[in-house]
Amino acid sequence: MDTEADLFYRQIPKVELHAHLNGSVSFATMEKLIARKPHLNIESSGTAIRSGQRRTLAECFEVFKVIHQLVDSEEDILMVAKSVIEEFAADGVKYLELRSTPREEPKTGLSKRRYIETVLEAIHQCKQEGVDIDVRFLVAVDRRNGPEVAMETVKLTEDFMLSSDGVVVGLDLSGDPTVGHGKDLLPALQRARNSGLKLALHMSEVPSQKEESELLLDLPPDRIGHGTFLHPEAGGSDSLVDKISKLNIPLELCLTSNVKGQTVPSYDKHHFQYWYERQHPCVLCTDDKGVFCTDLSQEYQLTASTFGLSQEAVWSLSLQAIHCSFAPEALKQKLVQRWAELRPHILH
Ligand SMILES: CNc1ncnc2c1ncn2[C@@H]1O[C@H](COP(=O)(O)O)[C@@H](O)[C@H]1O
Ligand SMILES: [Zn+2]
Repeated sequence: MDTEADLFYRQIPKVELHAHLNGSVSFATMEKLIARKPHLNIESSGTAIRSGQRRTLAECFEVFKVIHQLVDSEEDILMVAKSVIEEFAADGVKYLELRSTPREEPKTGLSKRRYIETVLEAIHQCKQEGVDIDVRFLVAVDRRNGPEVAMETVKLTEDFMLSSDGVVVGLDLSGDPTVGHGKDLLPALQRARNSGLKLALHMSEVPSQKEESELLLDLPPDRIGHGTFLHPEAGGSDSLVDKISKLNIPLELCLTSNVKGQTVPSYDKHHFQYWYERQHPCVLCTDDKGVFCTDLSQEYQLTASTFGLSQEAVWSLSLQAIHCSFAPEALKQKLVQRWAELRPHILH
């Protein structure tokens, strides 16, 4: 790849809105975790899907189970969260919304509350250390765990929304899309929405979720993750597209994740094209930069080269992402200002 072009994607200020903490762990950090837990006999080749490799989505979820074995104490979470934040900053990400599923680990005495506190501590330490990035946190509901756990997570998240100085801004719905049904989770999601939490929901990541997506759209969510099968050409429907367009709900699009997880056959067939042509707000994201061996600069570059975007168009995409974030208005204005200052140095 042309190095000057590489530099452009690295230099442009970026916003990352869809990053799962444990999926974002880099190779270097993974090696450290493996060294800390030799008895688990885990090889780093089992925790990432490298260039040219593909896995079914089901196999991707097996990878998360392995990573969760490696990240199961307060100490691990602190290290992983700090490294992930530093790596995003090093890639030119100026604003990051990180998401993670609080876990309880009896072996290490970890509670869900402590899990969240530890991620918040990592965010705090990065700020103290002057890492050039603003970070917000979305607490994740894993759909596999059912409605009671979802409700418990929402209540916990409400507490943190009030006590975290604005760092906890919302709720994510994720997990294996082939397990469970969104309708069972509606009461928890509704409650989260009523209490002022923003909702970023994975929707139609696999083809069988049309009915669920209709239901979730009635909430409605503030942002949609993937949305691979929402449009009619992919087996979705005009009514889904109309609702999303009318409400102008931004889509978080993760090209490498979808291609490596085989829900999209190739980069040029990615639904980015469908929504971008309709001038719908699209935000490029990494999903799991560790598992899928990517970073946000690479996602911007791949999208630009696949769909023939000019540098000007790429810049607009990254600027628009600020407005799709859950940052408070004052921070959005600060970021817009920052983009304006950087622009003459990067776009010639
Ligand atoms: C590939 N597409 C995807 N679709 C749905 N959920 C995904 C995902 N990638 C990651 N996750 C969700 O994020 C968790 C790992 O990070 P945390 O332990 O929460 O930090 C996974 O267990 C899954 O629930
Ligand atoms: Zn995701």
